[in-house]
Order: sequence, then structure tokens, then C-alpha cells
Amino acid sequence: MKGQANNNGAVFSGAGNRKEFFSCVKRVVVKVGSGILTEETGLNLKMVKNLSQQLAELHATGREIILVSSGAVAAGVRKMQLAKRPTEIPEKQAAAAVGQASLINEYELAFEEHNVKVAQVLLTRDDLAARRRYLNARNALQTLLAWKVLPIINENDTVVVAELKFGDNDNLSAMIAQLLDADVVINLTDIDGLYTSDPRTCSDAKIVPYVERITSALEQSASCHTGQHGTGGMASKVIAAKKAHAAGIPMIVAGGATSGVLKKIFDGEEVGTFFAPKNKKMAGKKCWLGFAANPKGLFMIDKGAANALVNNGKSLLPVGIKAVEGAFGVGAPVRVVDLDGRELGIGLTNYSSADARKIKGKPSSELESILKHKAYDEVIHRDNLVVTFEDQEENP
Ligand SMILES: Nc1ncnc2c1ncn2[C@@H]1O[C@H](COP(=O)(O)OP(=O)(O)O)[C@@H](O)[C@H]1O
Ligand SMILES: N[C@@H](CCC(=O)OP(=O)(O)O)C(=O)O
Repeated sequence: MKGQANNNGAVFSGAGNRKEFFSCVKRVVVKVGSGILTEETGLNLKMVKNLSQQLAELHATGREIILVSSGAVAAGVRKMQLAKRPTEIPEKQAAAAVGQASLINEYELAFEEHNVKVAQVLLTRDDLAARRRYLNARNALQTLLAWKVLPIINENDTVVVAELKFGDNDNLSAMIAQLLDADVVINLTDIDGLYTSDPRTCSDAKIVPYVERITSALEQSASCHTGQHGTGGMASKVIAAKKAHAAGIPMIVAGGATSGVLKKIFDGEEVGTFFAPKNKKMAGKKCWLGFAANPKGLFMIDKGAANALVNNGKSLLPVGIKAVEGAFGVGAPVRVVDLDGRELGIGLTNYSSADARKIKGKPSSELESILKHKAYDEVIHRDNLVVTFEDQEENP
């Protein structure tokens, strides 16, 4: 049996055991996409009310719910009666500001009907990249949950610049689940799950009810074609599922418009696509390092070192480093890639980029004579390394 308990006690023990798993789920991140939240005239108020009611029912069972809601840009576009979604960044950002106000206002009104208090949290990638700010965000969100308030999160689209974007809310919801050690991510979209290929272009596509591991073939089957208002399509959901999987958190992609979808999911019905988690939970600090930290440079390593890191749980020694890129100091997060450029992991470096360039390819016994000092044998110690590479078809 493949199962494991997390902090909140939810145990996933394999396909076919959804009911058992969901009966133990305590903390859940629900992500809702733009497509189902908007209609011709603006926000789809019926949908906002319907989802709020379902979420309030879940909240009343004592579960902790974090809502990641898209829809600000789409709502702003409609409110400003723009002919189409703007392509210019200032207009898109202005539309997000207009739309976010309507979005949170409608949620607040809808949740008030059920006596649930909500809070608006707008984040940029930068807020989670710095370790201290990551912990700040976690403390604030945990306080809201302790107060029984339901946080409604979106990317702070109005101020964020391209290189600091989460990219899409699928990704953001997986990172929030890691930040808060949630039991599950439920991604509600305009289609009832992952199909064998994009049903918009392939009429004989079939739904995939269960994904044990995300292979590159599966990634390729999920295209980045979106609905009218979406960002990232199914591709970004699969990438998000991969991040959640690596942290030991399952994710469900399901149709948000399916009647009573959340109840069905919590009753253990086989709706949507269930992405299984890895059978070992990743520690909070490693989640930050692997998925939120902003790498400042890169180590390219040889085959032997790649094998030692990925398959044998070893630290990175200077002898295996072939190239160093970037300018960084001691303690910075650095990406580790193999000779083909595939990311193997991210770690906190014991040596600056300048020193790493001097010692690359050298045995640890020579470090002292080269640098005139030697703090560590390892360039990245195992305890400060997150292996993100997971490809069952081909090991490095
Ligand atoms: N393999 C696939 N299975 C299901 N949907 C897919 C697939 N590939 C692409 N898609 C598209 O992804 C869309 C959902 O993504 P998106 O529009 O970004 O939704 P959201 O706004 O909910 O994030 C679907 O409408 C569908 O056309
Ligand atoms: N932050 C943006 C949504 C970005 C996004 O990922 O959209 P979607 O693919 O619809 O979940 C907004 O509120 O419009």
C-alpha cells in the first residue's frame, strides 16, 4: 500500500481510495479559473454564489479552506467594456485592478450569506522567493485560518512585472499548498479533467481519471491552449500537479460547473482527474528551496555527480562540477543541471560563484591549497539540496 500521513492526518493510499482519503482532509486549497467565473456581461455571479455556497458548506464541516481565485482581468475587461483582452501590459494591469475589486466584493457578499468571513491576499512571486517573506506570508495565512477566515488569494497582477510573475494561478495554488502544508489542491476549471489530448482539437480524446506519475508523454498531451479567458491551459495545471506531487500533495482537476462538484469530490466520487502525490512528504524548508526560492546561478555537473545526487542521496562535491554560471554569494540558492541542461535540483551553496569557479572539477582534498581556506568539502550539502528531477523513463 502506498500511503503516508501528513501533518493534518490525511492519508492517500492509492487509486480507488478517494473516499477514505477525503474523509481525513482537513486543509484544502481550491483554485478556480477565469473561464467558469466570467460570462459575456462580466462576472458570472451565479457561479460566484454557487461556488461560495459549496465552499461555505465545506467550511462548516470544520475544514480549513484557502481559495485561489482567478478572474480579475476577465472581470475588468467586461466591466470596462473593452472589445477584447488587452495585450498591452499597462492595460492588462489596469483591468486586473478594476476586476479584482468586483471579484472580492462579490465573494464577500456571497460568503456573508453563509456567515463566512473572507480576506483578500494578493501576492507576487517575490513575496515567496525571499525566505523571510515566505514565512511572513505563511504566518499571516495561518492566523486567518485560526480565525476561521477564508483567505481569497490572487496574483497581484497590477504591480507585478513579467519576471516576477507566478505565471498562472495553477502554479500559485500549488505553491500555496506547499506553503501551508495543505492536504490537497482542487483545481476547478472549464473542463471536467485532463484528457488524453486537448478535446478542443481532438474529438476522440478520453478523460484520464487517475495519474500516478507525471511522465513527459503526459505533459505533452496537455496543451497550453486555453479557454477564452484562461492562462496556461491544461499544461500549466499538469506542471502545478507535478509541483504538488513532488511535495507529497495530491491534486484534482475537475469541472467547476459540474453540479455540487465539491460535495462529489469529498464524497469520494470519481470526478475529474486525481493526480497522486509522491509517497513522501517534503519538509517545509525544502518546499521553499525547491519551488519558491529564486536561483541566483547554476552548477552544471557531470554524469557521476548527477547519479550521486539523484539516485544515491549524496551531496554535491566540487569534483563533479563542470561549469558555474551567474554571480552569487555563499548561501545563495543555485540550480543544479546535468550536461544536457536538465534541472536536477536546487541547493544552497557553501561557496560563492568566484570560489566555485576556482574549485570546479577539483577533489575536495585540494580546496584548501586552491582557496587558502576550506569551509566545507561539499559545494552543496545534501541537507540543503532539493532534488526536483523525477523522470522514470530515463535516469541521469
Ligand atoms: N489534454 C487536455 N485535457 C483537457 N483540457 C485541455 C487539454 N489540453 C488543453 N486543454 C485546454 O485547457 C483548458 C483549460 O485551461 P484554462 O483555459 O487555462 O482554464 P482556467 O481558466 O480554468 O485555468 C480547457 O478548456 C482545454 O481546452
Ligand atoms: N491573476 C489572473 C488570472 C491568471 C490565471 O492563471 O488565470 P486562469 O488560467 O484562468 O486561472 C486574473 O485574476 O485575471
